[in-house]
Amino acid sequence: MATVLDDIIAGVREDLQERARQVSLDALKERAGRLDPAKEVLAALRGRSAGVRVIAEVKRSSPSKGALAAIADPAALAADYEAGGATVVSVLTEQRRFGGSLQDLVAVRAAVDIPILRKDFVVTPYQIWEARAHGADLVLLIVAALNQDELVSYIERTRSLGMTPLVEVHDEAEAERALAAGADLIGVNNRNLKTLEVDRSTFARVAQVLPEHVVRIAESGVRGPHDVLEFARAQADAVLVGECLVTGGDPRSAVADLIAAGAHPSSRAQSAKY
Ligand SMILES: O=P(O)(O)OC[C@@H](O)[C@@H](O)c1c[nH]c2ccccc12
Repeated sequence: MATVLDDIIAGVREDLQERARQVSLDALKERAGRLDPAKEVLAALRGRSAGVRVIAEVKRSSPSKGALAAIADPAALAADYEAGGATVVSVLTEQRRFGGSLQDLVAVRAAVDIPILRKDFVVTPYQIWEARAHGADLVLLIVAALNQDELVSYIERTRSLGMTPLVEVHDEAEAERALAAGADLIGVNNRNLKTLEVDRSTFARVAQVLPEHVVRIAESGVRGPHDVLEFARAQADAVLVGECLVTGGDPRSAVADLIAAGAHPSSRAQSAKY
């Protein structure tokens, strides 16, 4: 039986064919060549000693919840995220289920100085070039959507373009595949993309198989500061948050509240002093 992920990817491939007809790979390469190089991000995301970092997402809708927020001005939202202290802005570019686009990526790139993540369902190298040509610094690679050869070569391709691959897993077997492929930034998605069910204990369980040097991100299901504290306790370096930021009304202070909740005791004591 086809899973939700299969359906999403089928749509992504159709949209991709259309874009590839309009913009050649050479044109993307030429466009990428005119941009500033991608920003380094790994060191900034390592938050286990100083406090959990926040990756804040521009997300209009989702297959599980439908419409979340209209987001007429993704650049303004991203600027609020940055002002609130986000380390990275994630931009969902998938159109059919998430309501995003590459134009959102370009708009966000122009609005913030922090690194930006292209969040999509990457199934061809063309999309990695697209990400760079539209200003991305990081690219999401979902293990469940790729075979091992593809995973290895897409990680290499992402790095060869100066970007950082964020490799997403949902269980221990996928985590082993990510590690074998050389991933050093791994996101554990608490949502199963095949069923869309969220289980917040996924991160703590799967993170146990990740070696110390790997930067680990807890993805999906953060409802507020309380959940960030839980992921901090489970040794997350960062959390990736969409829904609760786009539906909350004040994204800037919402990000700041999440960061405050994830501050480790040492840094919390310091900020209390001043
Ligand atoms: O809105 P949430 O529950 O805070 O989740 C954000 C993010 O983790 C989620 O959008 C996501 C994680 N991995 C993905 C892969 C594809 C699309 C979306 C996602």
